[in-house]
Order: sequence, then structure tokens, then C-alpha cells
Amino acid sequence: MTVATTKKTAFDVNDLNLWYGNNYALKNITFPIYDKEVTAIIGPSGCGKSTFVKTLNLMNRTVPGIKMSGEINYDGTNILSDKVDLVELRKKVGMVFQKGNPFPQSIYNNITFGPKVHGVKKKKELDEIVESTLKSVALWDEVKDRLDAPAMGLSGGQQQRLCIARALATKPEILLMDEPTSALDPISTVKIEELIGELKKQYTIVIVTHNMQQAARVSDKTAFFLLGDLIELDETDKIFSNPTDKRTEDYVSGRFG
Ligand SMILES: Nc1ncnc2c1ncn2[C@@H]1O[C@H](COP(=O)(O)OP(=O)(O)OP(=O)(O)O)[C@@H](O)[C@H]1O
Repeated sequence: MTVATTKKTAFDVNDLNLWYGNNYALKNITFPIYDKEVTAIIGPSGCGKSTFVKTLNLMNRTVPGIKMSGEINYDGTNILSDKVDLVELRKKVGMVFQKGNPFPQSIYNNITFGPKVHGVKKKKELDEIVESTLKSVALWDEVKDRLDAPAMGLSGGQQQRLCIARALATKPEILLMDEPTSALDPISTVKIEELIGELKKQYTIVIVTHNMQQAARVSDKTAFFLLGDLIELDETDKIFSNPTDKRTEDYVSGRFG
């Protein structure tokens, strides 16, 4: 990789291996993820993109037959071997999935669920969290008069923004996004992409995307995975204009995948 290495990292992944039973899904992955940047993960279906991001907050550790080795260093701890408080880890490393998955409750309760779990009780404080997180995902004006309405009544794009607000409500440092726009229409997609541009001022973001134009638009670094290997990780501009590896070039120019 030709990027400067003096920048602070949010995660230092060293020689990470992961197996689902006999399926060797991540192979010797060494991957610095830089603080307050957007890192995109691209690659053909089944190459390990989702597995990689889910491993960053140990979302998949209860999958039957899973085995991992190596290091994921986060905040002075190797989360794979040291004792980690999973609730605390997921508070700091939030996740947003492919499809907005609000709880079948009100808009207000969706946002306050996490803060309440973490001990916030005062109504005023909860109200403030609801307002500030909905503002940061540009949803406040659209829903401020119906905070008690069911979240399921929102459009798909609004639900996804609500889920991002819900992830922000516990004040994370990192946001993992697994194909956050793949179920959305083009206008909602643009809104989420603009939001990512805003959020990266405060958060480190890792986004899995099938959409290469999206990776090119929103990310600072791009990683190309193939069959569980990290083939290339570099500045996004370089990956899309002058990649080092022939396999990356073939993929980004649409020759396979
Ligand atoms: N829960 C699981 N149990 C067993 N195998 C799994 C599980 N999740 C993923 N795999 C396998 O691990 C490999 C990587 O899958 P993963 O979902 O990480 O790929 P991906 O690049 O995100 O794919 P896609 O783009 O299709 O979502 C695949 O062979 C997949 O079948």
C-alpha cells in the first residue's frame, strides 16, 4: 500500500484468519483501518466482505463452527483473544445493515433503546439524543411531529436513516455499514452517501458495497477482497485509476464479478 502510515488507526487487523467449519473465509488479512476515514470493501459475492466487517465487532462469533485466529487490535485490546465486554464493544463499534431493520416500535423508542440499555434515564437527556441524532441523519424535519408513530410506517430510505441514527445514539466511534443502500432507491441512496460524507468528520466508517461507483464516491481507502484474500488496499483514487494488482484492475474495470 502506498498510503502514508503515520495516521492514527482505529483498527489494526493483523494476520486475521476465519473459518466457518471447513470453509476458509478470511485468509491472513492484515488491514489497518484509519481513524475518521471511510474505508470501502469491494469484491465479488462470497469473497468475505460481510464476514470481515462483522468480525470487527464480533457480530459473527456465535456462528456454529466458526474459528478465528490473528489479531484485531482496537483501543489497546486484541478483541479476538483478550477479554472484551461485548456490550461495550458494540456501543463503540455500531453496525448498520443492508435493509433498515427498525424495531416494531415508535421512532422515539428506536433511538432511545440503546442509550437506555447504557443507563440514560432522564427524559430530557433522551429527548436531546433523539433530536440530535435525527438531525445528524437529516431526518428530524421529516419526523419531528410524529416521534410516537411506528417506525415501520417510514419509507425504506427513512428507515435506513433511522437505523443510522439509532446506531449513533450510543455515541460510537466507528460505524460498520454492510451494503447500506442496496435496498434503496437512487434518491435515498444519494442521501445516505451525502450523510456518510458528513459523518466521517466525526466517525470512522467501514462500508461494504457492491456498487463500485459508490465506493469511488464515498471512500478514502478501498480494499479489494477475492476468495477470502485481501488482494489490494490503497487510496480509493489509486484503486480505481491505477491499481497495482491485475486482479483488482480486472474487477474494477468490470471484467469479472
Ligand atoms: N453464517 C455463516 N455460516 C457459514 N458460512 C458462512 C456464513 N456466512 C458466510 N459464510 C460463507 O463465508 C464466505 C464469505 O461470505 P460473506 O457473506 O462474507 O461474503 P460477501 O463477500 O459478503 O458476499 P456477498 O457479496 O454475496 O454478500 C462464503 O463462502 C459464505 O458462504
